[in-house]
Amino acid sequence: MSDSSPTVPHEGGFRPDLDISTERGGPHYAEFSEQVRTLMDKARFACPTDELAVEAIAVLSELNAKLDAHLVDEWTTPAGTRVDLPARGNLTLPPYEIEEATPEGVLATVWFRPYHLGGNGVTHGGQVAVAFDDLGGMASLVAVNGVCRTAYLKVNYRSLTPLNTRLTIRTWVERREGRKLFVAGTLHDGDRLCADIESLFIELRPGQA
Ligand SMILES: CCCCC/C=C\C/C=C\C/C=C\C/C=C\CCCC(=O)SCCNC(=O)CCNC(=O)[C@H](O)C(C)(C)COP(=O)(O)OP(=O)(O)OC[C@H]1O[C@@H](n2cnc3c(N)ncnc32)[C@H](O)[C@@H]1OP(=O)(O)O
Repeated sequence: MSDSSPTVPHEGGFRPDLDISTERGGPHYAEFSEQVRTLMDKARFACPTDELAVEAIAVLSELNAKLDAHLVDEWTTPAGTRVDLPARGNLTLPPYEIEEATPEGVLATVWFRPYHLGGNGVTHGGQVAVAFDDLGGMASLVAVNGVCRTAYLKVNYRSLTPLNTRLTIRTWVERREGRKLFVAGTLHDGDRLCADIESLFIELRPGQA
């Protein structure tokens, strides 16, 4: 199925017993995922001849039709649940690798690819926010051992964020007031601060979507 409707009973919008697997999608899923990201890099910068565009349309539509026969729901798709892959295998996220995730905070390496271009050779600000949203969510999740949703996320862009560079991203719960988690974060290129955040995540009640 192509939407996110649940197929088995669950508690609210999230599964308390989410089945995390590093096997899902098979032994070549990592390379499949990498090829899709590479396709996006190429698509961002390619200016194909019309002949090549027509050829690409044929190849991609044939492949999309094959994949149509293998769609599953969001709880069983490898993308988002393959914790052994960058950004849990979620292709919509900038790739990152977790170095440390404890109740004290999350430390990760993130890198923005050519397809994350904003303009003039550097990363799109929205992509920086996506990285902070996911890793702010993770810092909250680890701190309270429960899923949280972003109420607000303010990004301060302090200097340009380069593409194709391994960057250090940190997120941590600075303060907690009941279900409210005030999360801070920083993104560094070496010693240089690229961005920081002020954000609020709300711990979901049991059964809450
Ligand atoms: C998702 C992962 C699934 C897969 C997992 C796989 C593997 C697991 C491993 C790792 C997972 C890692 C990371 C997590 C991943 C992703 C994180 C991304 C998270 C998101 O990307 S999520 C999408 C964007 N997000 C929304 O789509 C939210 C829409 N919204 C709502 O759903 C509600 O709005 C909600 C729930 C936020 C609150 O609603 P509610 O009814 O529960 O609570 P209520 O309104 O009572 O607010 C309680 C107190 O917060 C104050 N408050 C609320 N909002 C405020 C604001 N904006 N400013 C200032 N204060 C605010 C109130 O004033 C009150 O304060 P007080 O108690 O003091 O009066």
